Amino acid sequence: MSQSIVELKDLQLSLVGGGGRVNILRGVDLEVARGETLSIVGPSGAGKTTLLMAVSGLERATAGRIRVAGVDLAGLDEDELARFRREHVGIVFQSFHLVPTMTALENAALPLEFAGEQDAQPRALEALTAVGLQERVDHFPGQLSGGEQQRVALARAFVANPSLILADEPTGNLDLETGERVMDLLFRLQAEQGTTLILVTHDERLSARCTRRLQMVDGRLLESTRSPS
Ligand SMILES: Nc1ncnc2c1ncn2[C@@H]1O[C@H](COP(=O)(O)OP(=O)(O)OP(=O)(O)O)[C@@H](O)[C@H]1O
Repeated sequence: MSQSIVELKDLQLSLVGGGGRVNILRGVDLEVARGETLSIVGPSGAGKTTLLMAVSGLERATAGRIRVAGVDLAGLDEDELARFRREHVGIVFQSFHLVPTMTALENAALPLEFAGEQDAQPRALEALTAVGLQERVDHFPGQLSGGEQQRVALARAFVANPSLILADEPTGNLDLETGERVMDLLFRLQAEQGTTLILVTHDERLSARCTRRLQMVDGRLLESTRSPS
């Protein structure tokens, strides 16, 4: 088995919008080792979110090679991509993306329910307990604070023990202190499960917690040295 969980070679992604074709990813080369924590920083509009979408199979690359967890994503149809995500990837978004009509427990159980797991609810309870929300399992997202909602999202991302977690500005909607606590949890779960983490962030301190940092500029990845803190 390959040591790299993510292998991108000259990955390109363009989208056609009202203003014509936009080349968003312009030849991305990347190898991420299993268990590594990688941060991607860079200016707004550089293509960071789009890169995460491509790695999760939510956006299709236009050209280039994309292998994640040993799976060649270009060869998969939509159903196969959905199965790939269920089996290998957990995603944490800036705006939480919880289902508002479902309780915390139901939200956290979703990946397991989709996978047809019999023990979805007890495992979701375990995941919510790991993020300190065992008292809030029957609450709906609207009854939870932003930090609590993001902790439910963390429970959901980790519940199926994915090999890869993709986090897109996970503290972007949280105050500093709440964001710190959410990130402590994210890194604790990552370390406990040995999960690979790719983190897109504007926050230098978060980026500094990762073992490697890359910069995305104009649709390409560059090695990046840490700015002095
Ligand atoms: N569906 C789309 N159609 C056309 N252009 C798009 C689409 N989605 C994204 N873009 C453009 O692609 C570029 C990269 O967007 P992306 O969200 O990946 O950047 P980003 O680096 O994550 O930015 P930010 O830090 O602001 O979140 C932007 O110029 C954006 O406007």
